[in-house]
Amino acid sequence: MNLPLGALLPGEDPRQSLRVRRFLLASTVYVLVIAFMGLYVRQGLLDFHEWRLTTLLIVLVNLALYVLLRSGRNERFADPSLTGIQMFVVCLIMGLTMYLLDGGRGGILLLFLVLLMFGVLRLNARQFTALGVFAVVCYGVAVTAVWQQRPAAFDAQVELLHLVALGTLAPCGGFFAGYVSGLRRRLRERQIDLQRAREEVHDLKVLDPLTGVSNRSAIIAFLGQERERADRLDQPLAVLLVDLYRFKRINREFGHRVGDQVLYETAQRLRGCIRDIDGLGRYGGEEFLLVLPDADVDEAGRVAARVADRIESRPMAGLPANYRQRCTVGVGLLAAADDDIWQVIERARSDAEARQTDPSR
Ligand SMILES: Nc1nc2c(ncn2[C@@H]2O[C@H](COP(=O)(O)OP(=O)(O)OP(=O)(O)O)[C@@H](O)[C@H]2O)c(=O)[nH]1
Repeated sequence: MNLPLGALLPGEDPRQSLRVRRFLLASTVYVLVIAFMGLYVRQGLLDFHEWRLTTLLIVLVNLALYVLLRSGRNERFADPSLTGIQMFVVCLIMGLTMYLLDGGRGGILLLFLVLLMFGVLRLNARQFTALGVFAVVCYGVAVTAVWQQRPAAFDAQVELLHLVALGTLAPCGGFFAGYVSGLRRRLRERQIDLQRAREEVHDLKVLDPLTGVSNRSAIIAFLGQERERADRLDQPLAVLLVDLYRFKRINREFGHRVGDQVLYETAQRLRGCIRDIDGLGRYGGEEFLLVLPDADVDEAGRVAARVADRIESRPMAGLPANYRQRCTVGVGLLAAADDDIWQVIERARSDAEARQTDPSR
């Protein structure tokens, strides 16, 4: 049966998929270890039953780890990649194998070193150094046991050299682990910077930098979407055009900085007048556009009154306490016969102009 690799990997979460991929790669090295140990059996350096037992142990441990990773239970661990546990298991299996072999340990030790190097991908320098020391201890305990129980299978000179070689793993691997974890950290920082930059670019594209509300093109796009929705659902849609009265005078008398402050505060007050589903954007210099989905003439009138009240009732920051910024709010309702969104905006503008000349409207 041909099992595609995709079936072994969790498809939904890319991080989880990467962990399982790494685990499967390490499992392939274990397969090589088992095959290589088969050669030791042929050479008479390992008992067949012991080979079978070690193979069973490797298969069971790897199966358990795979189930943990594939089921997502690994997420409950402090390190969901389970690298520490896997490296611990490698050391124990290495110790057992070294104990069972009657000679030629250096050959298979190389494959175990390959397995331990997987730790470089996840562990930091300190953790990898501890792993290296643990590997040396496991090897030392195994060969000491051989020396005690089967002295004929023990060559002190060779084992000492193996131990020294294995001992270099801690500092060398620790150095690489430190380097790789530094690279990982820098990569993570870059990703965060990139994400921030993307958000900033998005904001620059859709937000008005002075007031923080949607810019002209974004509010027009929103109106377009809402008009389509209103047509589809046969719902009303209202547009309010808010024009700050005699704004030129504010700039002239109090300066542009105060003018900017007034625009900013106006936007914040308008924000407080609308629902989450409504849209608010700066349409022009001192003009704001409010898009009110599912709002009929009565609802639009209520919002318009609220807007005028919020803007006019309290003094604006930067302006004298007795100065009241006035505004006109024009209401436009989407009509079934409208060819495009500009018609409803024009309706709101005409209403605003009519109110400016006749405030009683
Ligand atoms: N401080 C500041 N002023 C702005 C900004 N954008 C536009 N303006 C000013 O807003 C003023 C708008 O002038 P008009 O369109 O004549 O509007 P108005 O003075 O309010 O006149 P009416 O609408 O007829 O009452 C101009 O003086 C612009 O320079 C801005 O970002 N900051």
